Amino acid sequence: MVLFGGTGDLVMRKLLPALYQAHAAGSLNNNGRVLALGRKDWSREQYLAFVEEHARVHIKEYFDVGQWQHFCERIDYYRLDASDAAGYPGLAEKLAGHPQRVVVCYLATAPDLFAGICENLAAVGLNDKHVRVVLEKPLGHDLASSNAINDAVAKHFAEDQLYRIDHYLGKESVQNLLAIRFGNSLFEPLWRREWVRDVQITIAEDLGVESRGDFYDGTGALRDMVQNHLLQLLCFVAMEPPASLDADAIRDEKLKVVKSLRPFTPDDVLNKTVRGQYKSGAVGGRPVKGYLEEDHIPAGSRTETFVAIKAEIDNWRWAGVPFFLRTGKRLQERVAEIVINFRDVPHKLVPGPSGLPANQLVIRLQPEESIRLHFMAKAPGDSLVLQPTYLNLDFHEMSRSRRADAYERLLLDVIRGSLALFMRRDELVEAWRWVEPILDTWETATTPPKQYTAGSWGPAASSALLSRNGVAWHEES
Ligand SMILES: NC(=O)C1=CN([C@@H]2O[C@H](COP(=O)(O)OP(=O)(O)OC[C@H]3O[C@@H](n4cnc5c(N)ncnc54)[C@H](OP(=O)(O)O)[C@@H]3O)[C@@H](O)[C@H]2O)C=CC1
Ligand SMILES: O=C1O[C@H](COP(=O)(O)O)[C@@H](O)[C@H](O)[C@H]1O
Repeated sequence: MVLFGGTGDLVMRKLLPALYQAHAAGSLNNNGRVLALGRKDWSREQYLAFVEEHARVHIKEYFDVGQWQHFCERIDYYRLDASDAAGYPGLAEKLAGHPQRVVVCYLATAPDLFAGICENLAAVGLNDKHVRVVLEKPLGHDLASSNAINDAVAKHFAEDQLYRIDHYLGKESVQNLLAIRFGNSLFEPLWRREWVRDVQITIAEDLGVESRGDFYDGTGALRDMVQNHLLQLLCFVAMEPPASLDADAIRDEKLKVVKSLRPFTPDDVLNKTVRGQYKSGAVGGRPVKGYLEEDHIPAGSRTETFVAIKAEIDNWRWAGVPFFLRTGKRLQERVAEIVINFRDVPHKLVPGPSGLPANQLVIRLQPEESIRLHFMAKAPGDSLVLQPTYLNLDFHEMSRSRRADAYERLLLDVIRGSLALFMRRDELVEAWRWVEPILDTWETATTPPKQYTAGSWGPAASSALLSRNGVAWHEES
């Protein structure tokens, strides 16, 4: 595995810890090697010392000195300016070995380097069928730039060599969603417009932009989270049963969903979307700065740190069922969940609480993974009155063994050559096509994003978006 951007934050926080865990779990082939690349003039020892400092912080309680030393035997460092073709013959020489070896080139750099890296790899023959390329997000800034990157990469690599990563698809509970939907006969008949009132998908973060102000200000929440993670989750909820678990069978079904999303007109953007930006407040009792006071954020920036959207899917299964999507930084808590609200009973025979959906399926992805089915049952006592209760599947309680992190799972999939949890180019194109009218309308809007207090659930307009549709966000109902 060749890590372009081998000294960067993503490699330190996610990729090397994930590879370490895979090593410690015995999931890596004994011959597996990691070659980290960067421009710094470091020796292997200097690199390993740098990595260990970060690894201790990010691997936390699973860091074991013995395992770590063993893992380090797999790692090497090579100085390379990725944009300079002159360094690549040396790289090819370093990788020369068994002709059948699988080489995974993980491009953990800014995307403007991707085209050059692929061209340089091809020039030294590092694009044969044993080479796989992992492309990190964001893959472009809009449809045109995404197409430009994909075209440049496609000149040298076939589509089945390309692994466009979305780490949300590596989360255990996202795969559990597939297992639950297609492994039980109970849900399928209910999983449609006749029985589902609305679907809510939330990825809320309590963190702010941290040290990524520069990157974030040019990106915003719509490109950073909605165009990829939220749309992918929506696809997994809404797609038809695929014919098999083959990568293309799954990706074909997801593509149909994105293509069925109703396009936004400028008026829809006004009425069906909310963009917000956090101002100072408190998160978990700790005072925090507003977005405009964060490092590297230009004065008066209008970049959104919160998005809520009413999405509609124009197909037979989902016509008329709103899918509410929401994400934001500096919200009240870190939580990612999918809530399926089922329709109410047609006639309320037994009295009970009003305003609550009788049945909800809450699939929690993080911080802890669980699936909760809410329903009504008789309240204890003399009278026949309903009270809400639930059945809970707590995956942590069910198995206390360590759960593979999303990156660990996806890296192993790349090594095994499984593309099912990676995005195909046509999916990406359609996702950009859908978000672009929103981006365009926001960029020309005369009004700034709506402010919300850090530590809240976003701007009041977000609750109003749902109440106009006669519903409320899960935590408000
Ligand atoms: N950090 C995160 O949590 C996430 C990051 N991403 C994406 O991953 C990518 C990397 O992000 P991140 O790690 O945060 O970024 P960093 O800025 O921390 O790291 C960038 C890396 O790129 C390397 N680099 C830059 N220019 C060159 C060059 N010409 N030749 C060789 N190496 C070069 C740098 O190495 P050096 O300076 O040593 O040469 C450094 O290792 C970005 O596209 C980001 O959007 C995606 C999801 C999450
Ligand atoms: O891709 C990204 O995801 C993270 C959130 O990921 P999570 O697994 O911690 O929920 C987000 O903070 C970051 O801005 C974004 O680029």
